[in-house]
Amino acid sequence: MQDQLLSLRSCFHTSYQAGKTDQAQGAADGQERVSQITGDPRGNRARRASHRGASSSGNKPASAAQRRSVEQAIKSAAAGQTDAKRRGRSPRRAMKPAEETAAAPAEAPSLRRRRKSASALDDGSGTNGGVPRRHRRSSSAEASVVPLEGRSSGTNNASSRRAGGRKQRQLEAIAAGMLEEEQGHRAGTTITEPGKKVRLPSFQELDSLARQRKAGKLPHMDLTTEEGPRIAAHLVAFSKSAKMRESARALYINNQLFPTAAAEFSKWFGRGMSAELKDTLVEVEPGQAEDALFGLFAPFALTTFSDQIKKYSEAIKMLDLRKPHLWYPMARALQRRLVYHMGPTNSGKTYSALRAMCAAESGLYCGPLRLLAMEVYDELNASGTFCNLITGQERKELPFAQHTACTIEMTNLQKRVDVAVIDEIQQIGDDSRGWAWTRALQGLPANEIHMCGDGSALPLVRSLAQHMGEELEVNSYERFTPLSIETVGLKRGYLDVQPGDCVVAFSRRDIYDIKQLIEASTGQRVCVVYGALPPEMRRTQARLFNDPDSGYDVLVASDAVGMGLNLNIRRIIFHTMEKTDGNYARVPISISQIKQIAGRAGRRNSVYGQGLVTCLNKSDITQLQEAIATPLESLSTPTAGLFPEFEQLEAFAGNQLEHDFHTILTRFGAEARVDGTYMFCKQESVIQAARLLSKVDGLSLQERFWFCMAPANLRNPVLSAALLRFAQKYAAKETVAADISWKDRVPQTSEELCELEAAHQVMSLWVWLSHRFDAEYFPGRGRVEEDSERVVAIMTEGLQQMFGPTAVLTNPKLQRAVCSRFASWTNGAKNAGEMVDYLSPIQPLAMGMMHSERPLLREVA
Ligand SMILES: Nc1ncnc2c1ncn2[C@@H]1O[C@H](COP(=O)(O)OP(=O)(O)OP(=O)(O)O)[C@@H](O)[C@H]1O
Repeated sequence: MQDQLLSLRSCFHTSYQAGKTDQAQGAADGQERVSQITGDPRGNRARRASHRGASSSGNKPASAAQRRSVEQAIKSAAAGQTDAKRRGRSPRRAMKPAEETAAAPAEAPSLRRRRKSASALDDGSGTNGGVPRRHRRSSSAEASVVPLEGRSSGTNNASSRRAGGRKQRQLEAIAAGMLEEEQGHRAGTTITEPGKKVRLPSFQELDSLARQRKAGKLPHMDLTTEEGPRIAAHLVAFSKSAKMRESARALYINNQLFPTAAAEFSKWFGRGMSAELKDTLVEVEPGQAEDALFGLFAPFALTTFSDQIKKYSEAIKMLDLRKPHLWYPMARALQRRLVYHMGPTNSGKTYSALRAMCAAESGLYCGPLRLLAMEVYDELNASGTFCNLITGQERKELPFAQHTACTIEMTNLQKRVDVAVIDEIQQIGDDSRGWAWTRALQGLPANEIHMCGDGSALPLVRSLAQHMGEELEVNSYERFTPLSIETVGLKRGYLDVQPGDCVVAFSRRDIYDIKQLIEASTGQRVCVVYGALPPEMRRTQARLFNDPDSGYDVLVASDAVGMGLNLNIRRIIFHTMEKTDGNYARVPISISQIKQIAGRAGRRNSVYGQGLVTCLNKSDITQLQEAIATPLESLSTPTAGLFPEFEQLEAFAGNQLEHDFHTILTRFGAEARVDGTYMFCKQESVIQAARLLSKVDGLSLQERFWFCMAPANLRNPVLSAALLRFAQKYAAKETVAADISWKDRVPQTSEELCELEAAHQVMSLWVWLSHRFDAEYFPGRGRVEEDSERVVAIMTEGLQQMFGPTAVLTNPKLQRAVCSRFASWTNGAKNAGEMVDYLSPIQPLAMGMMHSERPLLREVA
């Protein structure tokens, strides 16, 4: 038993130590991390793994300190045996096992809270990759499983063998040390009561009694009606103790295993009970014996559940996401120059970074939005620098082009470039997309990396640079034009809107209502920009607004206006200072977002010499003032996002064989180990997609992964139905036709426009998938792209025509209902009755409302 215990402890020590050594070794060995993003062919070897087998779960493993203290407890408990032997303890009375009462209820693994999948700014460029070919679907032998540990501890290279030798020596040293300690007759674990110390017997002593009783060689111990429940209460308290659960995790006994292990421990403990032990436990209160019991529980569990523990400890190694910079040996081999262009919006930082990129022989621009990548692509080509465009949905490659504009998720880490630009670096802290910035910053094989962003990410980037051993140069910028706050708000509400104004609202419905209200009541024409509009349309709308001769003077936009578009805005007007989060709760807009949006006013090269910012409601002005006054430097981005590569998930999935992909993803997220500089990105949209597709059989893990990573807002039933349909067709080895129904006519209402938006998003999803799977299964991309262009054209036309004259609204009650709804948006009107004066110009709006709010109006009327 002692040998068995020792070997398990040694195994625990070794795997824990080796985890640290191997990851560092992985980079030194030059084994490149295979990216699921960049489409490396290795990543495309679809393995149709059958995932059946053992399960494990739990929370993050405990820290090294916890592990050390737990090891100490085990050692102490084991050492206690000799004291007991010397004192000649022996069982005196038989006991009835207390197991019936001691089992703890199984606890569900903790699941991460769901949140909104993609921000309004995320245009869903998503990820890239190669084509998981059908003929590879069954070739599990060539699957590219390159888990971190596997890569670094491979047997076919010298350094790994050296590391193996080192580990062996470590192992022997640890084993020898532990043996020595155990033989050293040291004091056992104690229960401490005020003024009293009690010693428990050793594991071996208890085990020996338990074995003899099990074999019928010794009688069971009788307990009185008082003693039985008292001892059972100790075991119940132990099995329910969060602290014990936490300590058990240090030994790779996870949350799933712990209740079973605790129940078995109770049975074993009951069998091994000595009279002295019984007396001890009866004397102390339940809960006071926890630590001492753990000293017995640990060796019991390590020996009884060795297989599960070993399996889990191996799975844990794949979850080690510490030191991610070592995943990119190609970048680490270069001494890269890092430049941080730091400044507020409209300070010229992107301009400077792009100049450096254009001047270089080869360059890569990595932006947060498709729209931004398109802008750079157009600008560079227009200025004579050939440039490619790579986004989730587009691959436009020009012969001889040495420059590329891409979305950040598409960053190719395999290709050397002279100068790379990473735009909006502060997004590295975004809790769902931040991983893409971390990956680009750490993995880009570029001689120079120019980052643009506000100062909030500077300390974080500085520490990442330190980890990578690279110098960071900081160039600071000031705003070109002043930004002033108009503290009075809009006295007469939207009746006060002037040319050059941009109203920022946070829901599609509000955007269209405000557009109608302004158009109807002021006669000015209004452009709109929001995340769900195709990027081409956002650009067209921005151009119309910027063009003084277009007839469009006002812009109503979502927070999508905060990034990427060059707009000639005179004044930003915040419609509200709150938005709805992913759980439909109203949350205040963040300070950095307020600053980012407000900073859009008064752009250099526009006709306005200064920027103005205000709110519709005067009551919001204080919040605006506070946000603008907050220095960017004080808004620190604390952690950089991380997300596993496909290979890590795949290797982890191999240890989680019983489970669906969404469970694997959830568990990976819950159990991944990251150090304090990083956070594991939330991937609700991916998990949501995995749930949706869980009933679709016949997809390999790689294929399933791609379908789940596809950019689709699954809160929209049209999109989720489309994703499911595409996956089912593909899994059934059928051609995946786009099959998107849409009416080829100019939309007349915002509802019709909304239908076309959804149709366009489905087309976009299909195109995204078609770039990742065999053309054989996704044929006719050209036709879908043509349809998509046609949809954009009629949507654009519809936007221009929409909300023309409509019938007169005659019902006075309805008039008042409409007026009440918009009274707060038209502050000049004191009450709903007065608003009726404005009714004539807002009739079209009222009609729109009649359509969209029929239930409300019916109630009023
Ligand atoms: N040196 C310059 N000469 C001419 N125009 C410039 C110069 N620097 C910047 N600009 C122009 O000023 C505007 C703002 O510059 P830029 O987009 O680089 O600012 P930014 O700080 O990156 O702002 P944002 O964060 O809002 O993107 C752009 O229209 C840009 O073309």
